[in-house]
Amino acid sequence: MGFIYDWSEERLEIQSIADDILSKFVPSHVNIFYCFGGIVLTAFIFQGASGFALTIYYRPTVVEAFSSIQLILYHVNLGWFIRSIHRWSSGCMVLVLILHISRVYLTGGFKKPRELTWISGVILAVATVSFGVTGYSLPWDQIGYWACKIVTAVPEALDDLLPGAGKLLVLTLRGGFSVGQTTLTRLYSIHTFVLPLVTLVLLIVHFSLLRKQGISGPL
Ligand code: HEM
Ligand code: HEM
Repeated sequence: MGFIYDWSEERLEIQSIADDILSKFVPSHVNIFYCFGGIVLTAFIFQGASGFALTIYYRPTVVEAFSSIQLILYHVNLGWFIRSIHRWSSGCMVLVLILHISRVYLTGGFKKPRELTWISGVILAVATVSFGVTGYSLPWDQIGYWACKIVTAVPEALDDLLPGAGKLLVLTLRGGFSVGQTTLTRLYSIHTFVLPLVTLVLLIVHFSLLRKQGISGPL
């Protein structure tokens, strides 16, 4: 055992990492409300794992999306369970995120020097909502289809301010004049590739800042 410890210590200096972690203590003013951030992270990990499992059977085409969901629900082993985890945990993530933002706001956790943590959080909140909006239409059922039609039409209102800009944005979101296969492909690639990547980078920033500055003081 000692040999393995000495061997890895000489190469990786793991002891200094352990010392760093073990030398930090949780201040006494930290209570249960400071757990919300960790719960959001847990929900996100559940989302990543269950979402990855869903990609194995889900088919992002307008013809097959809905029937692939039926397949997941009624034929794939534990498919109903994995899909339910994805659905329920997405709701929990948004709910606890609101609680986390409220805790940070009410305890003044956003004040100097934690402005950058707050800003990275704001972008994380936008990413989380975008996950919800893009995921909602993926089953391509009636509610998902019409939600997509409405949501992608919203930027058209920009035309009143900047003529042409709104239409261009709608075209970019939909990949055409109407909602169709190009739209579903975009939603799928944003939901399963772009947003997970953006969120991971932001989480690294959020947690590095937390690690560097520690938790904010008592009220
Ligand atoms: C995916 C979303 C997010 C995750 C996983 C996350 C995670 C965390 C964790 C684990 C903490 C440590 C303390 C605690 O849990 O209360 C924290 C602190 C913090 N978070 Fe978040 N967070 C997220 C989103 C946000 C959002 C949306 C905001 C603000 C708009 C935000 C602002 C902050 C700030 C300012 C702190 C430092 C608070 C202090 O030192 O008291 N976070 N976050
Ligand atoms: C991180 C990686 C993720 C992957 C790979 C992923 C993958 C998927 C897939 C393949 C679907 C279609 C299957 C279905 O509709 O049941 C889906 C749906 C969905 N996703 Fe995700 N997802 C991820 C993260 C998230 C996150 C973080 C949220 C929310 C905050 C979310 C919210 C949703 C919602 C609301 C649906 C619709 C669920 C339903 O119709 O029952 N996803 N996701």
